[in-house]
Amino acid sequence: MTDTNCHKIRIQDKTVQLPGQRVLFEDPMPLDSGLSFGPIEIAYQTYGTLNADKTNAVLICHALTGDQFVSETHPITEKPGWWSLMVGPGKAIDTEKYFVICSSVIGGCMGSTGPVSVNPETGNPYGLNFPVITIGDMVRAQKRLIDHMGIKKLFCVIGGSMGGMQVLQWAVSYPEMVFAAIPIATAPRHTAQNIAFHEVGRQAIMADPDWCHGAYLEKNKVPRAGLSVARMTAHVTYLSEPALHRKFGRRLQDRSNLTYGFDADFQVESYLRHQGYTFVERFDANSYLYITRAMDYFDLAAEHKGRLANAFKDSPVRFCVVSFTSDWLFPTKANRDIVHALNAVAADVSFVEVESDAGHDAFLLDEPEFHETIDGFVKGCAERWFNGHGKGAIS
Ligand SMILES: CC(=O)SCCNC(=O)CCNC(=O)[C@H](O)C(C)(C)COP(=O)(O)OP(=O)(O)OC[C@H]1O[C@@H](n2cnc3c(N)ncnc32)[C@H](O)[C@@H]1OP(=O)(O)O
Ligand SMILES: N[C@@H](CCO)C(=O)O
Repeated sequence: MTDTNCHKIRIQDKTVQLPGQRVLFEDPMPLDSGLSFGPIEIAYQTYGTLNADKTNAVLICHALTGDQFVSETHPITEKPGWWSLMVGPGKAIDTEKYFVICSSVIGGCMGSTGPVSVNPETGNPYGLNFPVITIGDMVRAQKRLIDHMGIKKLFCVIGGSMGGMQVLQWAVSYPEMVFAAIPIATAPRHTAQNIAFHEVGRQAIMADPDWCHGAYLEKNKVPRAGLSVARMTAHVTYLSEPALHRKFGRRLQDRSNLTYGFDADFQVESYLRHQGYTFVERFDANSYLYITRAMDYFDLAAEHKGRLANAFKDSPVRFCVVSFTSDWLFPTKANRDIVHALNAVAADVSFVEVESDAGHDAFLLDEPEFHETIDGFVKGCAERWFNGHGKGAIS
C-alpha cells in the first residue's frame, strides 16, 4: 500500500496535476462480475479534521460525472466544487465539525483506477480491457480506503443520484459501519427508461469514429462529438420542462430571426451545445461507458430474492431519503419505494419530498428547503451519535 500526495492524470490530450491524496492497494479486489482486479488506486480529497476517536467522518459519494472536488475550486474547470453549497464551514455538512471524505469512483477519470489508467501488464491505458464494474465494486473500493484510514464507523454517508445508489449500497453491504445514511434523488434500481437514456449516450460515443473501439488514447484522438452528444442528451434528463421553459422558452440565440438552417437558432440549443462542449474538457468517454453501465446494473432487490425490504432487514442505520417534485429521472416514486422497503422492516427512516422545479440536478443547486432538511437531519443524528449512544456503538 502506498500513500501519495500529488498526482497527475491524463484527460483528453492534456496532463493535469491534481490536488488531494491517493492510495494504492496492490492486492486484487473481487468484483461482482466474478473477476478479481488490481492493483487499485483511489484518489480522494478530505476537508476538516478527523477527531481523535475517528468518529466524525462523513463520506460523500459523487454522482455520474462528479469527483472528489466537493468543496474547492475544480482543478480542470476552475469552477467551485460541485457541492460547495452543502459542504464547508458552517454549512449543512460543517467542515468545522466533520471530517469529510470524497473519493473518485473506480472506473472514473479523476485519479482513481479506471479505463484511462495504465494497465501495468501492457504499459497502455486499459481502455476496454478495464473490467465492467458495479456500484457494489465502487463501494467495496471505498471501504478499503475507509479501513485504511482506521475509521471503524462513518457518522454519515450522503450522496445524490449515483451517489445515492452508493449510499444505499453502503447501508446494505456494511450496515455496522454507517450511523446515518442520506440517499438523495436516487432509486433502488435503474429503470428501463434510465437504461434507455444511458444506451443512447453510449451509442453516440461508440458511433464516433474517433472512439477507435475504445483505443483512442493510443491513437491520440478524442471522441469529442460522441461524448458531447451523450452529455447533451443526459443533461436534458437532469432538468425539467418548467426549468427549460423558465431559462430559455423559445427565445432565439444572438439573432432576431430564424435562420432556416441548422445553427443554434434557439437559446436552448446553444446552451446544450455549451454543456456538451465543456463536458468533453473534463470527462473521459470510456469512463462514461463504464460508469453508466454500473448504474444500469444497480438493482438492490435482485440480490435479495427480488424483495427490496430484505436488503434492509435488521438495519441499524438511520435513513433520511430525499426526492424533488420535478425530478422525472429519479422520481419521488422511486425514492418512496426505498422508504416503503425500510418501513416494512421497521428501519429508522424519514422522508422529505422537496418542492422544486429544477429537476434531477436540484440536489446541486441552491434549494433552501433541501439544505434545511439535510442540516436538521445531520444535527439530530449528531446529538444521538456524539452523546454517547454512537460512541457506545463503535466499541
Ligand atoms: C453530483 C456530482 O457528484 S457532481 C455533478 C457534476 N457536475 C455537474 O453536473 C455540473 C454541470 N452541470 C451543471 O452545470 C448543471 O446545469 C447544474 C444544474 C448543476 C447547474 O445549473 P445552473 O447553475 O442553473 O447553471 P446552468 O444550467 O444555467 O448552466 C450555466 C452554464 O450554461 C451557460 N449558458 C447559459 N445559457 C446559455 C446559452 N444560451 N448559450 C450557451 N451557454 C449558455 C452559462 O454560460 C454557464 O456556462 P458555464 O457553466 O461554462 O459557466
Ligand atoms: N449532473 C450530475 C448528476 C447526474 O445524475 C452529474 O453529471 O453527475
